[in-house]
Amino acid sequence: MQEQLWKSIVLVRDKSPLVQSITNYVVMNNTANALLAVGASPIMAHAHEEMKDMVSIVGALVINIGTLDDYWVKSMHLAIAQANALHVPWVLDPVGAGATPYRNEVLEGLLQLRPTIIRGNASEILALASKHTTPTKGVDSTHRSTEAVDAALTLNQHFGSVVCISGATDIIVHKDKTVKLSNGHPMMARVTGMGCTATALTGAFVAVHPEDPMNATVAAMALMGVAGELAAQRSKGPGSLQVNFLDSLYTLRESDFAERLKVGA
Ligand SMILES: Nc1ncnc2c1ncn2[C@@H]1O[C@H](COP(=O)(O)OP(=O)(O)O)[C@@H](O)[C@H]1O
Ligand SMILES: Cc1ncsc1CCOP(=O)(O)O
Ligand SMILES: [Mg+2]
Repeated sequence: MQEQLWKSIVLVRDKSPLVQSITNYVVMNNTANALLAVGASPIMAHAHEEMKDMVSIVGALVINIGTLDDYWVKSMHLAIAQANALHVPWVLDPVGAGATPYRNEVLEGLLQLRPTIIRGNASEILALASKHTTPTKGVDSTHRSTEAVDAALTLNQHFGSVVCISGATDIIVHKDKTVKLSNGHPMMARVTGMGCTATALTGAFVAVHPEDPMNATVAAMALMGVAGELAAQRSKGPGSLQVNFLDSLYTLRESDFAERLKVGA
């Protein structure tokens, strides 16, 4: 599996897919830089007038509800309609699912459009699958990823989406397949936008593997984890981790990836 995952990393570097994000103000810069560091090409856009044309030229669409408002929700619906019409894969990051009724209502509408992939932390996945009866704190998780596996399976069954629960162990589920990745570092949760970055990178990987969103998600999360732990080794705290993480994404070599990857079923 490790060789197959490395091939996906090389494919993103070689093909440089264009990835559109409708994402939050907090992470726009971080996620654009992470996409560039892995070799992909980011574009952040949400004007209603260009949604149809923009989605027509991208390899994948990332929908992140972090700093929602009604104008952007309409942008999301316009973009997803075109993505679904053209079979462009799209990835949902349900940031803060469960935190407010508005967020929950918007997410209900987005789920009906059947995301190709959903990537959230454990609390967000639990909230989504329980129709938001699981209380959440905000954008950070108060649950472990292992607690959200049944929730992920429910979402997969209802909407057909590959579901990734991130955390100390990243768990990716699709139909009867489950993959667990135990890379990364706890300090990653102390940098804002690391989850959003995972989602954005998943967009880049599914753009080069539209036929295999499960493999795309595993490859993106494996890269996040290995680059994150390499960067944490060189960092005194979250400030330097943010910068070192971009460098690790850019410089990662096959030998480091192979040595460190911790993958299981
Ligand atoms: N305790 C941890 N140990 C190792 N990696 C972690 C840990 N917490 C988060 N990560 C990693 O940080 C990234 C963001 O995950 P997470 O913090 O769950 O997302 P979010 O920012 O959306 O809450 C993922 O790549 C995940 O694997
Ligand atoms: C803090 C915050 N508030 C709204 S969006 C956002 C960023 C969340 O990013 P992540 O879930 O990747 O930590
Ligand atoms: Mg998040």
